Amino acid sequence: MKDTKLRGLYAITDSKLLADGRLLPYAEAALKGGARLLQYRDKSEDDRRRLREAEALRELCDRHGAQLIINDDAELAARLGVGLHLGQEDGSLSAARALLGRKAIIGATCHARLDLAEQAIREGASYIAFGRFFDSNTKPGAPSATPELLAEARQRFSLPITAIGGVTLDNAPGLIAKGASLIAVVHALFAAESANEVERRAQAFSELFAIN
Ligand SMILES: Cc1ncc(COP(=O)(O)OP(=O)(O)O)c(N)n1
Ligand SMILES: Cc1nc(C(=O)O)sc1CCOP(=O)(O)O
Ligand SMILES: [Mg+2]
Repeated sequence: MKDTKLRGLYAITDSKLLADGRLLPYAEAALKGGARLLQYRDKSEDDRRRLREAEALRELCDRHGAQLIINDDAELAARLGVGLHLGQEDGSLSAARALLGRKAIIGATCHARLDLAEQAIREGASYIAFGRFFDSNTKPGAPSATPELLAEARQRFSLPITAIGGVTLDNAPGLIAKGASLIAVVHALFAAESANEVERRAQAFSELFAIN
């Protein structure tokens, strides 16, 4: 059965790191290591491949009791009956909520702005995401946020908070202590030599939530 509690490791795929046949084995390793959410983040325009890959990831998530989230693409999320993550330039959150229904997980990028979080909550977000907290290999130009912002957001909002951007095993405990319920990770999870290494890292990230 699926655990719908939004707390733990949130693994995000990367088309370059997971090229050459690594997408499915590395994603499965992250799930075996305890990732609770898996985001399919692929910026290409190859719709057929994206559908195929997202379907395969949905099956993996089902098998491991985790939730698949599609980045940017509300239609694909609706087609598969899975969750969605929207940034500020990715279309209306209210419209996505109407399309996907009240049970779907929908996340919203809020950068370092509490006003954007308030708006996302009003429009029906399931979680709010803040970042980037540290230097990011994947998205170096993302606006930056401070851990103090997390503490303020935690005080103000009761829904789950995701921290993203340059998160590693070393700096994640500080973000969890400040109130992050989900830790979203690309590079520190998937820039690995083997699927076994991804599983080991995912387990280590997941264990941080058992302690806190
Ligand atoms: C969990 C999570 N948080 C933030 C983002 C960034 O979304 P966005 O600002 O739309 O940027 P892209 O990822 O689309 O480049 C995210 N994807 N996931
Ligand atoms: C996709 C994304 N969004 C960010 C934001 O701040 O909104 S940071 C980011 C990249 C996260 O990858 P890594 O763990 O490799 O830094
Ligand atoms: Mg986006």
